[in-house]
Amino acid sequence: MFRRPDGHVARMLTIAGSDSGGGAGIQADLKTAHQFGVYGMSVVTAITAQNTVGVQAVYPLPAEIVRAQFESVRDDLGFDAIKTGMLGDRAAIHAIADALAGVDCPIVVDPVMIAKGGEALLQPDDVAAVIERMLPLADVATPNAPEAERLTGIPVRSLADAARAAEALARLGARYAVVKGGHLDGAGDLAMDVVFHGGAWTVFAAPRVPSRKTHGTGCTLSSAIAAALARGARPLEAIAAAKSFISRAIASAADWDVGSGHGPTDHSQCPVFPDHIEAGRMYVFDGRQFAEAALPL
Ligand SMILES: Nc1ncnc2c1ncn2[C@@H]1O[C@H](COP(=O)(O)OP(=O)(O)OP(=O)(O)O)[C@@H](O)[C@H]1O
Ligand SMILES: Cc1ncc(CO)c(N)n1
Repeated sequence: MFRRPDGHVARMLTIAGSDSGGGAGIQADLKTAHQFGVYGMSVVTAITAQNTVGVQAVYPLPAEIVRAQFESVRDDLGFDAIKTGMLGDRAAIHAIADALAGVDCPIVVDPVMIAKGGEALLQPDDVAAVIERMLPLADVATPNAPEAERLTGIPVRSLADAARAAEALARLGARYAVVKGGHLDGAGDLAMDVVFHGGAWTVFAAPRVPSRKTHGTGCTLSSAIAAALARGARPLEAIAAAKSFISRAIASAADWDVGSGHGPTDHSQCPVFPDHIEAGRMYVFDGRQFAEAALPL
């Protein structure tokens, strides 16, 4: 396990739903934390009966047990970074936001709304609670294109749209707003994620793998960012390391036979931490290292 400068083991908490299929949610988050050398803990908000074909059932847990899990880990183990994913119902969202208002470590908010197969993981009426309660807490927010569209009202079809939506998310309170490009049509051969912070955009890109094995890519990216932050990485370095991890995880699972639908990614990868990342540039990860390029915006 990775030790922080003061000698203590780096710790990450995920507050998310359980994916029985093991590719997304809590299961993906804990596997990812482990690969970053970070001790992982979990607060389960909802149980899903899910596989690579779809979501068969969703069972949100009562706010009281969500709060109790959080207090158990906070009062004994502590954490160096927190990631939130699927949040359950509105009462749970309020309980989580109240609990997070009192923590002093970085928080990554992945505003999970719909599964790859189109099933709702957040009730549409609860989107307002995510905007009002969760985005202002986010050191890093990581919506995909449809989620960014729903949160900001800006249609997100291109990299330029994603850049505008990221800026709007920063106005809603996210310190670093990452709009993921997995769903962007016409983005060419690269899967590009755009980050807005402090008036500048930074883009992280990697070759787009022609694969359906992308179940849980969003969960994996956000927990990888949180795990890197738990190690003490700075936000842009953490996002870059996460991009290297998810790119390798997707590429390595492309020929897997796990499940017959949108299969999981290969979490047994090692992240690459870049030496130096500057805001306002593009960084392309080729599977081994990052190369710098001009910002395509
Ligand atoms: N085919 C692909 N090849 C390479 N990278 C990809 C591919 N699809 C997605 N990515 C990358 O994976 C990460 C997650 O993006 P994506 O937009 O798929 O998230 P998501 O929709 O929230 O995922 P999920 O809902 O399955 O958890 C981003 O860094 C994105 O660029
Ligand atoms: C539990 C859970 N969280 C998030 C996602 C989004 O990938 C999913 N499919 N399942």
